[in-house]
This record gives sequence, structure tokens and C-alpha cells, in this order.
Amino acid sequence: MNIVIAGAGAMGSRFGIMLKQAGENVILVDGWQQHIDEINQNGLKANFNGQDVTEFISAYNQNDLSDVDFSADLVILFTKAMQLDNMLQSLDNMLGKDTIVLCLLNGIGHEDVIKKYVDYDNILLGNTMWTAGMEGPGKVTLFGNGSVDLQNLGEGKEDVAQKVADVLTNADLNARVSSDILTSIYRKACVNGTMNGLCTILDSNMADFGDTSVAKPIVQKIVSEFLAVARAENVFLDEEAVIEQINGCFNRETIGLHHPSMYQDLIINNRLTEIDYINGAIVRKGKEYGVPTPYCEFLTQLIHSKEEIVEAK
Ligand SMILES: NC(=O)C1=CN([C@@H]2O[C@H](COP(=O)(O)OP(=O)(O)OC[C@H]3O[C@@H](n4cnc5c(N)ncnc54)[C@H](OP(=O)(O)O)[C@@H]3O)[C@@H](O)[C@H]2O)C=CC1
Ligand SMILES: CC(C)(CO)C(=O)C(=O)O
Repeated sequence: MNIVIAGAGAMGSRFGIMLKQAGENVILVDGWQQHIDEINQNGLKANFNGQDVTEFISAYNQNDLSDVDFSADLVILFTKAMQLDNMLQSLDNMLGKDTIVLCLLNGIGHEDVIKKYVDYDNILLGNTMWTAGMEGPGKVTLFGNGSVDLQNLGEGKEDVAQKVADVLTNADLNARVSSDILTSIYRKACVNGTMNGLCTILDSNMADFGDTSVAKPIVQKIVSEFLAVARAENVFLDEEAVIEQINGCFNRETIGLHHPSMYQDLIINNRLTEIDYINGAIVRKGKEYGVPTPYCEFLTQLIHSKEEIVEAK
């Protein structure tokens, strides 16, 4: 399958490497020129579960795609939420009438942006529990396990969703077609709504935060706000199951040592965060539905305050 990874940071690189290793025809598209040059000159390097691997995958700057002759069957979106609209504009020439677009960004509501550029029937919405970290241009660190949930937005497009899930699973990415992706997106948003902001403010990985005496009550308060907003949208989640999934992030043997992507953005790279698409989205929706969200509001404010202190760009 001809696959474009649109947003080739940490996660895009993971998916690019694993799909290439499974024999798919992959290209990477990104806006970070130094990263692109490094990949094209020396290959995309990864410390992959402790082993050094290098994959040679062509990488292109999203602002310079006019001469790229690649007929994309599948585009996997892996930008940061703030970059999504720009990336879709850049990809315009590559999106044929049958190109399937799969969104795996964290956060809520990305379909509203994607719909502006892609036929509704060609959109797959999903999320993932895989993790990844950037070491520097052309180099990522990949460890642990994960999975992907995805669903077709268009009616009767289940076969398309299944085909994409099969391609991902064939690359060991453990994908499954969900029949209720909004529930799955809210469930993942609860994971990000707790792990990402808190580990960033507390300067910790997930396992160290999980070991603190206050982790459980704070997680419970934030989850209850997410679930109340979800209920207002007729999305019903089982609180115990959500908390169990979050507790899974504290496991040092699996992904507990990971610093969430928001930590990588703000603390390591001085970059703006996706907080407005996670806890901030819950605050906005809470106001709309008359649902109080004090914990999400406070965490959103703390992250914005930290962004200002470190002059994040
Ligand atoms: N990392 C993780 O473990 C997980 C992340 N996600 C989600 O996946 C999506 C993509 O996240 P992720 O892969 O972490 O994103 P990254 O921050 O690694 O990459 C996203 C983009 O940011 C830019 N960028 C990243 N690092 C630098 C740098 N040091 N200097 C300059 N530019 C840089 C690049 O684009 P450009 O130069 O064009 O700005 C890149 O395409 C997000 O929605 C995230 O929440 C989901 C699950 C886990
Ligand atoms: C690994 C996980 C689940 C942590 O919240 C994630 O999605 C991220 O790092 O953004």
C-alpha cells in the first residue's frame, strides 16, 4: 500500500518505520527541514526496544510537495493538533478521490478540521496507545507496546476500515476496528487529560506520578469531569474501566517510564502544547453544557502559564 505519514515526528516515525519494515511503500511528510535532511541523508534512526535500527524512507517538506509523484492510498495524520489544518492544506495535491485519511492525533474534535479537506466517506478516525519520543533530528526512541482503534466515519465503509486495520496489524501495530470510536476517543482523552498535563507540570514520567499518594484522587476528579461532558454528548463510559486503562500507564514494565508527548513538547523542546485540544476542550464543552470542570480548567491554566514562563513557541 502507498502510505503517506503526514507529521513525521516521534509517532509518525514509529508508524513509518514499522510499516516500512512490514513491506509497505511509505513516504514521510513534515515541516522540520533539519529532520527531513537527516532522514534523507542518513536514514531514519531508532533505538527500537533497545536495538539500533535505521530505515531508509524518503522524507519531504510539506511546503514543497508540488513535484512529488506519489499516489497515496492511505494518509496517516500524526501532526500536533495545532499543525493539522496547515498539513491538510499542504497535502491537497496528494489527496485523490480514493485516498483514505486516518487521524491518530490525541485530543477531541479533529474531524471538524479534516472534513474541510477530505470526503467524509474517506475519513477514518482513531487513536493509539503506542508511544514514541524524538531524540533529535532523524532519531527516535521507541519502546513498549500499544494498539490502535479506528473507525470509518462514512456509512458502509467498514471494509475500508478493516483493510487499513489489517495493514497496521500486519506491521505489528495491533489495530482493531471499533464500532464506537467516540467512546474510544473520549477514553483516550481521559488518559491524556490526566497523564499529559500532570506529568508536565510535575516534571515526572507516568510511573513516578502514579506512585505518589495523590495520583489516584486527582485522576478520579479529572476523569469524572471528562465523563460528565461525554455524557452530555450521549457518549457513555465506564469510569472503572477508564481508570483501569490510566493505571496501565503507571506500569514501569510497559509504558510507565514514558514522558507524555506534552512533556516532550514543553519541558524538553520549549514548544506549545495540545492542552486546548484535551483538558481545554473539556472546559469549553463544559461551559456549553453547564457541566463544571474546575480541575480541567486549573490544569489548562497551569500549562498555559508554564508555556508563557518558558516562552514556548
Ligand atoms: N509521542 C507520543 O508518545 C504520543 C503522541 N501522540 C499524539 O500523536 C500526535 C503527534 O505527536 P508526536 O509524534 O509526539 O509529535 P512530535 O512533537 O514528535 O512531532 C510533531 C511535529 O512537531 C515538529 N517537531 C517536533 N519536534 C521538533 C523539534 N525538536 N524541532 C522542530 N520541530 C519539531 C515537527 O513538525 P514541524 O516542524 O512541521 O512543526 C513534527 O512533525 C500528537 O497529537 C500527539 O498527542 C499519541 C500517542 C503517543
Ligand atoms: C503515552 C500517552 C498515552 C500518555 O498520555 C500519550 O498519548 C502521549 O504521550 O501523548
